[in-house]
Amino acid sequence: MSLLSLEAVQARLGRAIVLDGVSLSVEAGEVVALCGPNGAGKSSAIRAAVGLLEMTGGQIRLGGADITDLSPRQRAQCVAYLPQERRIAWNLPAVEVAALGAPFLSGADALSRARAALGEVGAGHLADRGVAEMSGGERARVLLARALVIDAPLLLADEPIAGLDPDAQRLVLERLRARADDGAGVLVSLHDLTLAATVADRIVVLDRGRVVADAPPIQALSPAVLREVFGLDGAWIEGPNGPLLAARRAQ
Ligand SMILES: Nc1ncnc2c1ncn2[C@@H]1O[C@H](COP(=O)(O)OP(=O)(O)OP(=O)(O)O)[C@@H](O)[C@H]1O
Repeated sequence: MSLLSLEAVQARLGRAIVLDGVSLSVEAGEVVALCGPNGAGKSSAIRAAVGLLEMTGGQIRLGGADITDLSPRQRAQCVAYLPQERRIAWNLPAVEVAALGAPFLSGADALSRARAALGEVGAGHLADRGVAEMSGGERARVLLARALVIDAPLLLADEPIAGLDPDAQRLVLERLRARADDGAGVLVSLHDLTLAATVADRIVVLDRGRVVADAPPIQALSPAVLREVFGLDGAWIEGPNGPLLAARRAQ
C-alpha cells in the first residue's frame, strides 16, 4: 500500500486548470522529487495531497484512506508538511515555532523534540532567537524543523532548500533522505535538477499540470524532457558524488 497516491487528480485555481489528471505515488522508504518549471503545478500537487487544494476530479489516498474521509486531525497525524510560504506572523523563539509541528504532544515533550529537530537542520544555536530577527535562510531551517519535529510516516516538502546556502541545501536533503531511509515516504519539490537526481529514488516531472515523466532520475530527466519541459540542452555526466547535469539553454 502506498503512503500517498494521487489518481487522475484534477484541480482548478480560478479559471485555470492547475492539475490535469495527475497520478503519482509515494512508498515507504523512498524520496520522490517533484520537478518542473515555474507554474507547472508542483505546489498545487503538494497542497492537494494534504487536502489544502480542493480537487475537481480524481482521488487522493493517504495511508490507504480516501483523503475526503479523514478529518484535519487525522491528516495532520499522518503527514508533515513544509509549505513554500515562509512567513511567520509572530516573533516567537525558534524552538516554540518548531514545537508547533507537534500539536498532539505535551508542551515539554514538543519543546524537547523541537530542540532536537533544530539541531538536526543545523539550527540548534537559533533555538532561543525570535524568528522575526532571522535571515530568510535561518527562518527556512526553523520551518523545516517544524516539519521534522514528529516522525510522520509521510513528509511533503515544498522547495525546502530555496534560499539556503550550498552546505545547508545538502544538509536538508541529507535529513530528508535519512527520514526515508528510516522508513518514511518523502515527496519534495526541487528546482535544482542535479540535487534532485542526487537525493531522489524517482523524479516526477510536471509540466502545465500534467505528469510527463515518472522514473528514476536520469531516465525521468532525459534529454528530450530536459529540452521540451525545461528548455535545456543537457547531458548527465558521472561526478565524484553522483550524477551532474551539464546544461545550457536550448538554442
Ligand atoms: N491563487 C491563484 N489563482 C489562480 N491561479 C493560480 C493561483 N496560484 C497559482 N496559480 C497558477 O497555478 C499554476 C500552478 O501553480 P503552482 O504554484 O502549483 O506551480 P509551481 O510548479 O509550484 O510553481 P513554482 O515553481 O513557481 O513555485 C500556475 O500557472 C499559477 O499561475
